[in-house]
This record gives sequence, structure tokens and C-alpha cells, in this order.
Amino acid sequence: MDRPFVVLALFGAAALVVARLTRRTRRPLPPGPKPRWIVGNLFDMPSDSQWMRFAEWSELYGEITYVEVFGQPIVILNSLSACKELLEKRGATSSGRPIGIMHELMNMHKVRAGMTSMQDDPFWRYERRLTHAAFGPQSVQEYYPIQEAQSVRFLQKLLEPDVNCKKELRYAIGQTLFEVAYGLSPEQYFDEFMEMSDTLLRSFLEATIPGKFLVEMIPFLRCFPSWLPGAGFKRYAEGVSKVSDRHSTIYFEMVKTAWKPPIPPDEAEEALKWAAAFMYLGMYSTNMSAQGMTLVLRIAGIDTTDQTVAKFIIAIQTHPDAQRKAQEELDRVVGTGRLPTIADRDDLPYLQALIKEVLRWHPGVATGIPHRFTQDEVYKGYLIPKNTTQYRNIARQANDGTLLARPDEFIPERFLHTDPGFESLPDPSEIVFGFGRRVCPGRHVADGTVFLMISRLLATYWISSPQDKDGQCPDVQIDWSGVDAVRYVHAVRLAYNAHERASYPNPMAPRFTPRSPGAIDLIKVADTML
Ligand code: HEM
Repeated sequence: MDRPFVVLALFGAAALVVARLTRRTRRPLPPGPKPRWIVGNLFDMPSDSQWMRFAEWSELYGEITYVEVFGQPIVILNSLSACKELLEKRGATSSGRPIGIMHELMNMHKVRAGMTSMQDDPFWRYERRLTHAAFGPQSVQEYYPIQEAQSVRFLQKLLEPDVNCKKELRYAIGQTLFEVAYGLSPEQYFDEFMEMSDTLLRSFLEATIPGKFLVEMIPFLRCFPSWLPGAGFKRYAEGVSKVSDRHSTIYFEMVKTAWKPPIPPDEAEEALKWAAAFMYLGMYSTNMSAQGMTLVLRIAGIDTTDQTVAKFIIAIQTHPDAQRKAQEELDRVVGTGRLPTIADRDDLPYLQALIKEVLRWHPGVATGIPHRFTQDEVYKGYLIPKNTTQYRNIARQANDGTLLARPDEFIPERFLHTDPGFESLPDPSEIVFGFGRRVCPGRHVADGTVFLMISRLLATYWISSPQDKDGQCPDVQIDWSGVDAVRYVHAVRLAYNAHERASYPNPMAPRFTPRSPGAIDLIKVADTML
């Protein structure tokens, strides 16, 4: 970074710190690592594998850790009970989002990324209401035919020689979300859209990492022209902003004539009225709130769901016993003459336990999407000042050694609650989708997609690691150390790529072998039409 730029940045930060120090603190702040002068805990903050550092802090400081970066207060909620108390019971003061300057510069704030980056205000509450109408537990039943058709399409693709499994999986999940959100499929634009969604999600999440972009701590830096040395963040944001624009514009143009809103017609009319109000207030630069809403549903929903099914595929190759047990249950309950449907779910306890373990094992959104406290709060005698940014250590909660034995291992049986001591084990879907008012609104959609994909894969294929030229199955090596919201995606891809780099005869890991000639027939005749 350039020297004048650093001097100005430090000057701004010093002003912030002085302002903060002069504030009278009535109660102690929660414990945490000692901050340095001006920069605070900047150098303590990990830029990746955040959840692991946060977990180390939880050993030292307990269920809530306090840090500061350039005067910006941050708390990390490590325990489930702190999350439930502060995010669910006191959701009225803990459901804001940090004011994301990078998100604004990347053109995601208020307009493009829709509700994910909106504040806890009437507009956001309205969008949540619409989303609930479209994706609540009852409404999602309408999408089962879409999810079933896409799962069949995926099974059929796997019959083809040299199929690229990860590409086809992503395609199936992406198409499901497109059809759910817009009632149509983008067909010729699909690859381009998926690539853009990838960029947008990665940039969105990167901008939530504390200390990653100085401008988040020192807002006046945003006024610097992008050609100035050291203002690389602005050039980066401009690049992402172009992707945001293209993503929205083409897609909206394409769907505006054919859009079947995923909400009842009277609500759609209401949405248009609100959109007009947004435009009037300058909150939406163009078009309608539905654009932002459905855009974020796709971006927030594709990678998370794709990686959950990918995680299953990785886990199951190395756990043949779990695979065999789930298949025995499916054969007994569903039989081999048809594919499983959502209606079978309640009769498949082992499969349900397996899916819970997939959700729990290395959760994808490891530290959640940060919230902001909109008022001072007091928790167990500690002050959490207004405007504090807050992370949840979801990955640690899912790996809490006091609640479950051998947390690193993949053990579906732990959710059958047959072992003494496991009775109090929380359901992972109450952790990995977040908490309180901001809880993931797409969780019931994800639930259906994940169940249909996993149950149908197990019903028809035996999934194993690829063999090398000597017929040996190499171990799947995954570097989980980089797991957090951003890196997780890379970790799963690494697992696939490891095989690709090793150039096995079939480079597409893993191997899907139809379980029987009957299974092949079942896949071939299954309907992909809605
Ligand atoms: C297994 C799949 C999924 C996981 C693990 C997941 C997880 C999460 C988490 C942890 C959050 C943050 C909650 C918070 O801020 O406290 C979130 C937010 C969100 N998710 Fe999901 N999600 C998944 C699938 C989906 C799907 C399929 C959709 C869309 C249909 C979706 C749409 C959203 C949206 C719009 C938000 C932002 C909500 C807001 O800010 O009010 N997610 N998700």
C-alpha cells in the first residue's frame, strides 16, 4: 500500500478510536485478545479459516469473544445458548447487517444483493414476508415436481460415459433454483449466469471478512479515486459491480416477459407498489424489488445447496457402511420399483440421520453472515455496544465436543439417538441455517432438494472413489483447515480437483455405478418433465 494512503488511513482510524475511547462505558466489554493501539485486533483476525481461530478464542475467553478492528467492535458468539438468547430472544436488536461499504461499491447493497445486505427495516421485513409466502413449509410443496425432475436429470446424466459430475450437479441445483425463483430456465445463458453467481457470492462473502478491506473500517477512503495507488479495493469493486450489473440486467430482461412470480398474484401486485415506493425513495435504482429478491435467492441458494450434496458425495465414498445401511433402508421401505419421494421421508429414519450428519459435518457457512446490533445490549453482565458486528461460530457449534463424541468423524448413527449421552444433541438444521429473524429463508427449499438428490442417488447408484490404473481406490484427501464461508467452496472443489490432477482413467471423481440393471431402467424411464 502507498505511504500517503497509509498515513491518511491511520489518521482516520485514530479519529475513530479516540471517539470510541471517549465514550463512557458503564459495563465491562466481553473478554477477548488484547487490542493494539489504533489497529486494535487487526492482526489477530484471520483472513481465512476464521472459525478455527474463533474456536481457539472460545477456549480462552468463553462463549462470547470481543475484538475490535480500527475501533469497529466485533463479537463472536461461540455457544448455541448465546446465539439463542441474543439472536432469537433479542432478535429486535441483533438483526441488522453491518453497513457494507464494499457491498455498496460492488453495487450489491440495497439493489443487487437484495435482502441479504438490507438492514432490519420495513423494506427488509416486507421482503422476508414475501419470501416466507413463497418458501414457507407449505408453499415449498409446489416445488417438489421441479426438484424431482432435476434430480432425475442428474441421475440420467450420470449414466453417460465421462460425465463431469460436479458440473452436472451444479447444473441440476442451479436449474432447480432458477425454476423455483422465476418459473423458467435460462438455458443458453446458464453457464454465464453460474459463473457470475460464483463471482458475486465469493465477493459478497469476502467483503464480510473483518480487516479484509480497510475501507470498511475507514469509510472516507471510499472517496479516493480508483486510479490512486493503494485504492485497489475500488478497482476490484468496480469489476464486481460490472458483473452485478450484467447479471441483473440480462436476466431481468430475459424474464420480465415470462416471469411467473413465486408469490400469489395479489402479493405480486403489492410488491410492484412497494417497488415503486423503493424507486421513489432512491433505494432501488431500477425495476422492482422482485429483481433483488429473486437474485439473492439464487446466489444465496446455489452454492450452499450444491456444496451440501457435494459434501454427501465426498463423505459417502469413504463410509461404505453408512451407504449400505441407507440403501438397505431404502430398499425395504420404498422398494426397487420406484424412486423415493418426499412422502417417504418420515419412514426413513436412517437416511434422515445421515442427512443431518451431512449438514453437521463441516458446515458450509461456517461463521454465518455477520449481523449488527442496532442497540446496546447486555449479556451476562457484559456490554455489547450498539453497532457491534456479530459472527456466530456455526462450525464450532456443530463440532462441540461437549455435546457430541468424535465430532470430526462422519457418524450418522449419532442422530438416531440410540447411544446414551446423545439425547441432547441439537438438530443441525437448527444451527447451520442461522438463527432468529435472519434465519435462512430458503431452508425448506434446500431441505427438499437435498433430500431428493441424496435419497435418489443412494437408491440407484453405488458411490465409490475412483480407481487408479492398478485398480486401487486412493483416499479422498480434503484440507478442511480452510473451511469457512468462502474457503469451504474451495475445499470441496479441491477434493474433486485432487482426482482430476492425478489424471485417473475417469478423471471425474467419484465413481457412480448403477446398483442393478433394474436401477438403470428406473433412471431411464423416470420423468424429467414437469
Ligand atoms: C443447505 C443449504 C443452505 C444453507 C446451509 C444456508 C445457510 C444460510 C445461513 C447460515 C444464512 C445466514 C443467516 C443469518 O444471517 O443469520 C443464510 C441466509 C440466507 N439464505 Fe440460506 N442457506 C441454504 C440454502 C438457501 C437457499 C436454497 C436459499 C434460497 C432459496 C437461501 C436463501 C438465503 C437468503 C436470501 C439469506 C439471507 C436472509 C436475510 O438476510 O434476511 N439459502 N442461509
